[in-house]
Amino acid sequence: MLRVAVPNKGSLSETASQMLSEAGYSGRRDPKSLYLADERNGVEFFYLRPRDIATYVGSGALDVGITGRDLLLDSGSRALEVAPLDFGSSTFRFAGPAGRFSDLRDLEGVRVATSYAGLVRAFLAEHGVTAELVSLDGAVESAVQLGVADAIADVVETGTTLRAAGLEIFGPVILRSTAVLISSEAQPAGLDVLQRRLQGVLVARQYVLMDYDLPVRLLEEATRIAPGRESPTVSPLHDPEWAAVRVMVPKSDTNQIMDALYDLGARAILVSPIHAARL
Ligand SMILES: Nc1ncnc2c1ncn2[C@@H]1O[C@H](COP(=O)(O)OP(=O)(O)OP(=O)(O)O)[C@@H](O)[C@H]1O
Ligand SMILES: O=P(O)(O)OC[C@H]1O[C@H](OP(=O)(O)OP(=O)(O)O)[C@H](O)[C@@H]1O
Ligand SMILES: [Mg+2]
Repeated sequence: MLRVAVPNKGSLSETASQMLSEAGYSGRRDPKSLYLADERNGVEFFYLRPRDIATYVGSGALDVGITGRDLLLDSGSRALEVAPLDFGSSTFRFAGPAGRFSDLRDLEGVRVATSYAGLVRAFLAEHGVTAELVSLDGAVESAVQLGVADAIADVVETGTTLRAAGLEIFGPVILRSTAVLISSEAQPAGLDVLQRRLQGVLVARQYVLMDYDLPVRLLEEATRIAPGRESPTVSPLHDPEWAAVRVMVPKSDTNQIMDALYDLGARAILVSPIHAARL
């Protein structure tokens, strides 16, 4: 059985469980359960703190896991990043009182609060800056107002939490993070199936199917507008001068592509969702 670590709480937990459910795996009924055996799919799920997942997987106690790239790097674990999962995206940034800092060098000798000490220590060392790290568990944005630090380094998504604390971002991007699939070694048995299933969920979320009718002579030009993953499926229509075309397109581009195909001469353009995919 493949042993999989899943976040039991926090920002990544709900979406990770939802993705696994869409990928056909059983989910826990009780949000407090820490373990679930999905015999039918040959997988055991261990619900763990996202911060601990890289440690379990890196040690080989578990085969694969879902966690944040920032948490993986912060842990210093040997676990490998297998694939991004397209949720839980954020940047990891320095911030300080508005106007006080403008450059990474300004951190020399000051106190920086963070709950990602490993990540920040490595970044500062790489850039030759010596600062005093203040390790906190969370709600790091309050550390400056409360006087335990001069600056912070933390996860930023919309920036709302920073602004509310009177802080502003400065210096380089420390890291661009996202939820990732990680593994204990290059290819544990069973990882390929899990990875294909999760990729299928991402494709189903990111793409739609577009069907349209088109004069055959315009096929080449239409294919340039919507090339599909490999190539569009083209079926004959009763009228030999027309063809029916089916193609996958990125969901976010749907309306631009429909407009361009219509302008070209396509008609009966229909869009439908993809429920599951295996590419
Ligand atoms: N606002 C956010 N937007 C996107 N990703 C986020 C956000 N907050 C945290 N994350 C990501 O979630 C992961 C942190 O997991 P964690 O369980 O600590 O989440 P959390 O929301 O901080 O939980 P908690 O604060 O309840 O402990 C990291 O990979 C981090 O980048
Ligand atoms: O840029 P924003 O959209 O405001 O989001 C970023 C905030 O979200 C997370 O906080 P969380 O709620 O997880 O609390 P925590 O700091 O205690 O982990 C993160 O630690 C930041 O504080
Ligand atoms: Mg948090």
